[in-house]
Amino acid sequence: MGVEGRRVTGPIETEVLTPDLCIIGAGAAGLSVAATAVWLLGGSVVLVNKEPMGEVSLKSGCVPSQVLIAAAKRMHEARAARAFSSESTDDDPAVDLPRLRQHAMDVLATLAPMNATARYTAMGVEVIRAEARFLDASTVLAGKKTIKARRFVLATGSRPVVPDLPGLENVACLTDESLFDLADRPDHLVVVGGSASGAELAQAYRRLGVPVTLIEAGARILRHEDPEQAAVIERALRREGVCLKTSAAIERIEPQPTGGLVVHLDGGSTIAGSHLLAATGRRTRTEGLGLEMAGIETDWSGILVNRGFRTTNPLVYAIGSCASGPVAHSVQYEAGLVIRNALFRMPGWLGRTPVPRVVRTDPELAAIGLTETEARAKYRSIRILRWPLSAIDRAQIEGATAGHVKAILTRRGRVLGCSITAPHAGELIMPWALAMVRQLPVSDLARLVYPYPTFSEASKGAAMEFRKRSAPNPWLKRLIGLVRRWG
Ligand SMILES: Cc1cc2nc3c(=O)[nH]c(=O)nc-3n(C[C@H](O)[C@H](O)[C@H](O)COP(=O)(O)OP(=O)(O)OC[C@H]3O[C@@H](n4cnc5c(N)ncnc54)[C@H](O)[C@@H]3O)c2cc1C
Ligand SMILES: NC(=O)c1ccc[n+]([C@@H]2O[C@H](COP(=O)([O-])OP(=O)(O)OC[C@H]3O[C@@H](n4cnc5c(N)ncnc54)[C@H](O)[C@@H]3O)[C@@H](O)[C@H]2O)c1
Repeated sequence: MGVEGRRVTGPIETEVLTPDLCIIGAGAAGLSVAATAVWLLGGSVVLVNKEPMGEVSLKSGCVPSQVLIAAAKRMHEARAARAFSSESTDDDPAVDLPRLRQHAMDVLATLAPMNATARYTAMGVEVIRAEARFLDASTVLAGKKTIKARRFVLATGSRPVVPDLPGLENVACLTDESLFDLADRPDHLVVVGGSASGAELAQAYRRLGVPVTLIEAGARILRHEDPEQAAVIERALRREGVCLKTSAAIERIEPQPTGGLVVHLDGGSTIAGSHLLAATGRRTRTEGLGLEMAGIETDWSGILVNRGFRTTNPLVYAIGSCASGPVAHSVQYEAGLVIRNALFRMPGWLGRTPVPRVVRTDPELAAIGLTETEARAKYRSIRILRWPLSAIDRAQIEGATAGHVKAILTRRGRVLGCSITAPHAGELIMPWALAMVRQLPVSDLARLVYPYPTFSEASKGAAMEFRKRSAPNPWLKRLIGLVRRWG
């Protein structure tokens, strides 16, 4: 049934809609919920978004940074190709930032129709462009419409946090949302924060020809990832010329009269830069939503939800980067779980199906399931299998030998987790994901025939290690002895 069929007139000038589901926010998460819900319900879905959908909403997601990373990779490869050029030139290919910005806009324009109002309206979703605000526990006001839905889903996203550092208010601070605001190439970019965003963007800008210093407060970059794999990325960044400062506490930031800034670290050292980029995390966008009117509680990490994404108001769910808790790394998967819980009362929660995550550096770092530390905390005894890319012909052919596969298994060979540093690690992780979901023994991965020469052979190498390091099978030994006797 469509929303139209349930429409009644409200007391004043507002029209009252009574859909099954009202989604607030049309970013990646909200759109995934809307598309799945309308397909299941055949209508009765309202989507409220305060900005125009399509290009505008795409700008706040990961697409712009991925475009920058992809372009930077091309420039890096162009530089590397000079090794085979007959002309000797020291000229560094210079990035033209306005042209790169135009390219990003073109990519967003190509993707926009998939996210546009017209597409969702055609699917049967009632799209309202307005800022949504709760009036009470079961009523939302969106422009001139009052929405009394059976269930609500909040998907209002997050925005970058600019850290509270003395002196920062006196300098211009870039974030992942203002990446393309620069007209000229920075003389020296200082990136603050060495998690996924910081590592990806530091490498990308370096590849665009910008001197880069990356400052991380923690002892290492990519603190959420396996330390061995994070070290591979750290070495790659250093090799490409990113100046890495870990365990670095910023004391203050001082603007320079000629433009630019100086970062003063505890201990007295300084870093002079022309621009500063904050990659220090994101915070939920909840202002103006009237959450207090609906009894929806939040903390520093976002809108509080239980394992099934339900907020402290039983009629309201929250998904995507506005919700508290671990980042799911797949809003499509989260969307399916929210719909199960919200509309069908079928329990579903994160953690049942392992979700891969990927840091888009080069090499990429992909991981799924438990890390070694998590596995050791949970199991008495585990097995660790590793296989280096340097042992793979494809890696030698491509000159991309930094990285390895690291798999974590139970003693009996069940896969608990895997991390890979390699080109396209995000694709290479998938056999391990399948093994985890289907509870396949690692010997099944070892038995597969992998095309030669490919990076995927590193997974076979790691999987084969399980057998190699096990005590030899006594039956096999007897069989070999028998065959020997036959000559
Ligand atoms: C630099 C960067 C790189 C990333 N790279 C990756 C990656 O490689 N892989 C990956 O899986 N994830 C990546 N992520 C994470 C991913 O982008 C987010 O998980 C995802 O965009 C979250 O989507 P969302 O729908 O929750 O929020 P958003 O995309 O921010 O959408 C929120 C929407 O809600 C609307 N809204 C807000 N308030 C209201 C209101 N009151 N009323 C109505 N509408 C409202 C906004 O207008 C907006 O359209 C990256 C994130 C960043 C920042
Ligand atoms: N490839 C991906 O999937 C991808 C890429 C980018 C971002 N994201 C997502 O976007 C969100 C934000 O990512 P993020 O990397 O910006 O944040 P984050 O919260 O993951 O990490 C912030 C980092 O900044 C450091 N930091 C904070 N304040 C600092 C200071 N004053 N000085 C030095 N270091 C400081 C922290 O120690 C931490 O390492 C995350 O949810 C992330 O998963 C995902």
